[in-house]
Amino acid sequence: MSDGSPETGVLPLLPLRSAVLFPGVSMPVDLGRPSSVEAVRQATAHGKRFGPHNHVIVAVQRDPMNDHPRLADLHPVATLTRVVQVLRGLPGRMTVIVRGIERVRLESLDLAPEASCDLARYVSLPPTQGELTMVIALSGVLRDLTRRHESLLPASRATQQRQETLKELAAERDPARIGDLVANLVELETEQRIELLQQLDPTERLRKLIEHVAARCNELEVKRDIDRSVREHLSRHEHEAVLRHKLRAIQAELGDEGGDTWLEELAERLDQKLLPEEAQIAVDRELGRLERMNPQSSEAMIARTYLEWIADLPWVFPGRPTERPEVDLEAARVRLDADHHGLEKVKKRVLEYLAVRKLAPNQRGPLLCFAGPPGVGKTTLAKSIAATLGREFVRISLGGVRDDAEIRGHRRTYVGALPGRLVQAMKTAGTTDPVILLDEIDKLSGADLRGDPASALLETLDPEQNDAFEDHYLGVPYDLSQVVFICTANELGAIPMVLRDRLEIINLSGYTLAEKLAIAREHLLPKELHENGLGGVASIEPGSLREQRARNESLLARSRLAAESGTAFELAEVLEKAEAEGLERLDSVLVDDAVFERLATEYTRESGVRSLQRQLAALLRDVAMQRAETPASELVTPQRITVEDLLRVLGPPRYREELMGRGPRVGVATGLGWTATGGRLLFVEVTTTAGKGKLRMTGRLGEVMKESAQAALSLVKSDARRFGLDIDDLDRRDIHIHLPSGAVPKDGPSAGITLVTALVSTLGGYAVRHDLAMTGEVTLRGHVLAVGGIREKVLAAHRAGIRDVILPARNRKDEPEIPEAARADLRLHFVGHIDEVLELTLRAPESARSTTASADAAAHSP
Ligand SMILES: Nc1ncnc2c1ncn2[C@@H]1O[C@H](COP(=O)(O)OP(=O)(O)OP(=O)(O)O)[C@@H](O)[C@H]1O
Repeated sequence: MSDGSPETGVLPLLPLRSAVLFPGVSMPVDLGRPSSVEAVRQATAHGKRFGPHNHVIVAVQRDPMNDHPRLADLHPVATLTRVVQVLRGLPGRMTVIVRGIERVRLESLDLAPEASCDLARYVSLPPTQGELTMVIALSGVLRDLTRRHESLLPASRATQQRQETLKELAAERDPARIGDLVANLVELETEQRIELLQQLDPTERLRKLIEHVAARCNELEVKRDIDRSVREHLSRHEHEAVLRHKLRAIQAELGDEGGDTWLEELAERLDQKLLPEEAQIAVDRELGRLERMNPQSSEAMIARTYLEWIADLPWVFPGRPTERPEVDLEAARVRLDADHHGLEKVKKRVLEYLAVRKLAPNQRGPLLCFAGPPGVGKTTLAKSIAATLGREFVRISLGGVRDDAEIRGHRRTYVGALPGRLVQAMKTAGTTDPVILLDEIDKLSGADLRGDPASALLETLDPEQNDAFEDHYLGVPYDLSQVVFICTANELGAIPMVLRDRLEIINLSGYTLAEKLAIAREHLLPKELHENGLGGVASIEPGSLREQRARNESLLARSRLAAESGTAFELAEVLEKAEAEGLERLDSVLVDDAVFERLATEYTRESGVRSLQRQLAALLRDVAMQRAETPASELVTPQRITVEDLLRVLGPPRYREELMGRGPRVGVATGLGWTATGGRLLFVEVTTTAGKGKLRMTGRLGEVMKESAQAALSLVKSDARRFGLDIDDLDRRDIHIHLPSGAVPKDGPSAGITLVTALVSTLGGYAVRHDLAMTGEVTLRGHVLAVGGIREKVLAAHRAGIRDVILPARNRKDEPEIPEAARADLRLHFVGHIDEVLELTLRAPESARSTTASADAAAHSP
């Protein structure tokens, strides 16, 4: 809400007869009305839905007996709510666990299209600023009162869940939120709760609540005194009998008739599972407890959720062999080739991996880790492996996981606790031996107060330990030993060392322009055509006729179907005519080659093809829109996408002129940097002003880069005479080094030779060639040392239209890694000393002055 205006939205409505849900509070709700069950279905269904996934509006009815409340029958302030969990219920009924997020105001109700529930239009309520000091003071009073209230409660009421809520209360920082937590904790009349929910002013809310809680405390004190004297008169036996009687009466009062049916169903489902011994013991214990509990209590809800998890999970039964189809290496090869263009080395390595699994299926193979920038095909490779092994595929994203509870789950002390991501993934897979992709293990945060997720993961991956993986929620060992784990990472350096030692790294670096064009045409285009309902045939290079015919046939069949429903009659006709004439090129959408090229060079800058795919999708959505809006009789097919469409649909190019300036310039040198998303040009600018020889550096430079700038300056000063510089002059000038794109952090030693070049250029007035780029660390004696990321850096230079690239001689071993296409267009210079660098890059002062000097003219040594 950047402009301060309130947010509005539309979500399925869940009216409650008398329960009140406060923000920040979780609560089980039993749903009986078909419209309520439908509202939850709409909110949790995949595919078409209203508003954010799993969200509903929970409102309180004015009259609990009203079965079909309209807007006027609901209290106006409602709760924006997330459905945390849906539990099985009797047919037509449903139990859900919901968690309140914030207060909203109801605006109107509408019947949902094609669904028998109401949609509520709501506006968010801007937080009302009660007077802050007052709110803080009141919330302090309320905290103390709540503690007193707890101490007055009989011990039997101090459940584990209450303890959890109290802990939450103690940790709550927002004083305005404290009221809502307490309102849920203390026994209040429904009217009082409604009044508290409707009250928007936090000061007023706290005042009211303090009154209620104080009154409750007085009542409890009186009651405690009476209870004490009564209990003294009852013998222990009598007391228990009374309690049991009370319990039965309460259960009869609360328990609905079908209450036992779900329990029987659950017990039946669990009975049919072959569970390992420890799990079986836990199940028997929880079932026994559940039978004795009031089914409406939150304890029962926790036990029931737990048993549902056990029933839903796939379990390895010790000693029972699992049958698996044999790995077909030829099929694997075909599949890998069909799914991935190029990547020959990687595919070969994957096939070797599969061959090992085929020869020794029960041997724990190496742990593969695909490393490389985003969008280079890591995920798709893992999917192909799962497919060839005939296993389910599940992906777990580890980005930003900081808490080891996310890996191992939460202890099941409170309603809404869940197992960790691994166990969740096993439920999704539904089999004991899926391929699990641990995505972005480099984004896993290290140890902190809440435990170390990396070591939890390590245990998961360790074949010695993972047959008895400990999830806090399950509380019994879980066998992960049949799972095939594959990892991905963007940056290897960021993987915790203990983890890295266990991985077999396969590098996937970026693609060349030619590779990108081939991937775009052969893989991304058909995929996106299909995604956007435009059939599956695109312009195809001659040569793959058999494939093309097969694809044509499927398109023909599909368009005939479409023609029958009268939507794309024209399309079908065109295609049929073309087929009759034996034409080979039958395309529903044609994309010009130039379009792909512009997309790859001017609209995206990346090592992989992720953005390229996104931009292509945008173009095709535009075509799909046009097609939907044009009557079938006027539709001209095949439709063509040209470069003109690029500007119209995607706007002006985002990355055009990458080179800095058009001719040689003084004080600017072009370096090559490496980032997780691929290589980059990295410009180093140096200027001087009158001063005392001070050095200033800007452009978000990291420590290592700052040090290497200082070293570069020392080198320049100590060799000043050899570089033709005036030593005395150096001490009368302040030097400013700047690396543009100030928002991007830069670090590492590999800009050493670029820094020296820019310094010598500025101080000596030499111009630097603008169509030459370089990378290399430099020592104080001027020796050029090897650096990393050669392939990506050279590819970046190639993309930007650079002609000459300077690389450290010690990196000559990396030359074979550089794609042929780039090597053909570029002149690579391998150098061992800074003098060679300056000879290649700098031009003498007199030619620098002539601004028309051709960039291609031979370089002069200073
Ligand atoms: N060599 C290739 N051949 C065909 N398609 C490819 C190739 N490389 C990538 N793609 C396609 O590019 C898209 C992005 O690939 P994918 O999701 O596998 O990337 P990723 O490396 O896993 O990225 P991230 O790290 O962001 O998850 C997919 O649609 C994929 O099919």
